[in-house]
Amino acid sequence: MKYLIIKCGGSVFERLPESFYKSIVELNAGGKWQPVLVHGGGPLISSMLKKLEIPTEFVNGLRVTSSQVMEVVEMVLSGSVNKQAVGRLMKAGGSAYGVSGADGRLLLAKASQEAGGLGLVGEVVEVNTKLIEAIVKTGNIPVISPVGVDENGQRYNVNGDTAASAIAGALKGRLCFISDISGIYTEGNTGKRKLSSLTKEDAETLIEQKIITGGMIPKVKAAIDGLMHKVPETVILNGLEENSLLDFCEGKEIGTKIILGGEVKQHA
Ligand SMILES: Nc1ncnc2c1ncn2[C@@H]1O[C@H](COP(=O)(O)OP(=O)(O)O)[C@@H](O)[C@H]1O
Ligand SMILES: CC(=O)N[C@@H](CCC(=O)OP(=O)(O)O)C(=O)O
Repeated sequence: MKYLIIKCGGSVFERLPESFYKSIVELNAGGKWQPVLVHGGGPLISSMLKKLEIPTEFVNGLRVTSSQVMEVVEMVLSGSVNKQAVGRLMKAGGSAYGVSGADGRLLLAKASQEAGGLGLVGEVVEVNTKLIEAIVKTGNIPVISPVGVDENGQRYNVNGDTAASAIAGALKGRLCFISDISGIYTEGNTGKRKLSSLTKEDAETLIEQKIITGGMIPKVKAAIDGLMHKVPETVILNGLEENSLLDFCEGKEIGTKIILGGEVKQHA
């Protein structure tokens, strides 16, 4: 049984077809894969902040998080989105257990070291894999919201891609980023071109050239970080493409695979 960490982006969450959730349920029933769902919800957080007239700002794809913003982040991610995802898996015939990363220290976190002062943005220090394994033992698909917590109970806003990568590393599982785009695109002489794979060096260059921008920056950084911490395989897939997840699990070439370049060694 191999762990498959499926990160559903907020960009696509509300538009994912029922067949997508059925794929997850099918994989779970098949016995070869153990899916673990991690979700984002960035656009839903932004629209709730707008309704509440709280301004919001991103730096390199990460939301600057004051304590007022954090309250809304937690409400949207651990309340609304998490329970919607559980409901959709149930509707697809599965059984799911939704949990916030703050519950049971699932995602032990600390303030992010990213420069620029992002407030309560967190990075994951440790993943409570025992808790995930316990949920799996009950026959449920774990559904995790990317909220972290420190030893004092302070909650942090962890980017969904970062959280998924840390969870995949801890479980040594494969990682699929489900987004609204079929992979990473570059701008060339012949127009837009989709990359079938991307190395760490390519990623650094494309970020510098501003070809990889916005929410794709934390996704690519998280993918590389995961590969350096025991994640065997990472891919970006379009959740709106029929059977994209099943095709990946069957070993078909799909989406953009993130790989480490030749000279970069995986950590022991
Ligand atoms: N080079 C690139 N190739 C593909 N998408 C990119 C690129 N640079 C930026 N993006 C943007 O990244 C978006 C996906 O990131 P994001 O909206 O944060 O997704 P999610 O909510 O799924 O995590 C795409 O919809 C696209 O607009
Ligand atoms: C620190 C940070 O940026 N956190 C994200 C958490 C949600 C998320 O990651 O959502 P997507 O997967 O839809 O981008 C945010 O506040 O939007």
